[in-house]
Amino acid sequence: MLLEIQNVYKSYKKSIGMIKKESVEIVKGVSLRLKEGECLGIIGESGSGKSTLGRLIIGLEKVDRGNIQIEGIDISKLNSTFLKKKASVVFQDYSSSVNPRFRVIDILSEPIKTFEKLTKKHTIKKAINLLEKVGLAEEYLYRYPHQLSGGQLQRVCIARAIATNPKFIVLDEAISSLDVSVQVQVLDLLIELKKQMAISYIFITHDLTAITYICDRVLFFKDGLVIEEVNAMSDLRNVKEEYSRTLLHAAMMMNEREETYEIQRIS
Ligand SMILES: Nc1ncnc2c1ncn2[C@@H]1O[C@H](COP(=O)(O)OP(=O)(O)OP(=O)(O)O)[C@@H](O)[C@H]1O
Repeated sequence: MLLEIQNVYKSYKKSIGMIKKESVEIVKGVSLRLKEGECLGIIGESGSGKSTLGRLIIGLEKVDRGNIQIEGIDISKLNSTFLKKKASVVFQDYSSSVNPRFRVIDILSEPIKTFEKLTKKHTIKKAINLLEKVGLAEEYLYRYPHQLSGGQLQRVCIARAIATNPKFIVLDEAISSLDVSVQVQVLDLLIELKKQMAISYIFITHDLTAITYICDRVLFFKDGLVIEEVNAMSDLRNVKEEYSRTLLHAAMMMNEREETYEIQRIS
């Protein structure tokens, strides 16, 4: 199994008044599996703990209990460089996830240099190749983040995420800040990269429409727990939990209103 999460818990300390601190459990015993080449959607309301789970998966934070294994190895036993080679992340806030003083070539050189000893010429060649993969021309190589549109900058973030040839990418609300038409373009790009590079995705969102567009399976996340799992997108209409039905209904209403991109795999 590419990724296996078993009974994972995570809490944070929350201030109560001026002095006291109390531990609040955010992730409350989550288990999931991600297969090779699969896109697993995680949907849930704001504050349900989706991003916390995402940070645990890529090793940005440590679990309190339970374990996370990538290809059968507990991530607590992997060094951070090795972990970065296996898993990348793309966040919602593309502008703060890059250094504003770095040009695109610098942003892309960072992960390349971590894993490969390349000459400057070959690093540039690889960066151009990465830009091509995400649909950006070579001319963008020497631009600064503020000289790019949101969609272009998120493409650069995706190029950075695939630079290490990872096994999977955690996409945490990766399209939520983009205009709807640009969202579709980025989703199409992700689908294409998944095919080309055999990458898996964990697609974290509160937008079920996007999930139906790109995911193979979906987990409904509520209050730190997976409350329902849909293993075939054609079964989405048959969700049992009221919470899942509410999210489904909201997505369909939005879809009808905007008529932008259809819920493709719901028949
Ligand atoms: N480092 C932290 N320290 C303390 N509390 C935190 C920390 N990170 C997250 N939390 C709290 O954990 C809860 C879950 O946050 P999280 O970002 O994981 O939810 P989410 O489902 O991703 O929400 P959203 O969809 O709004 O991003 C929130 O109440 C948040 O305030």
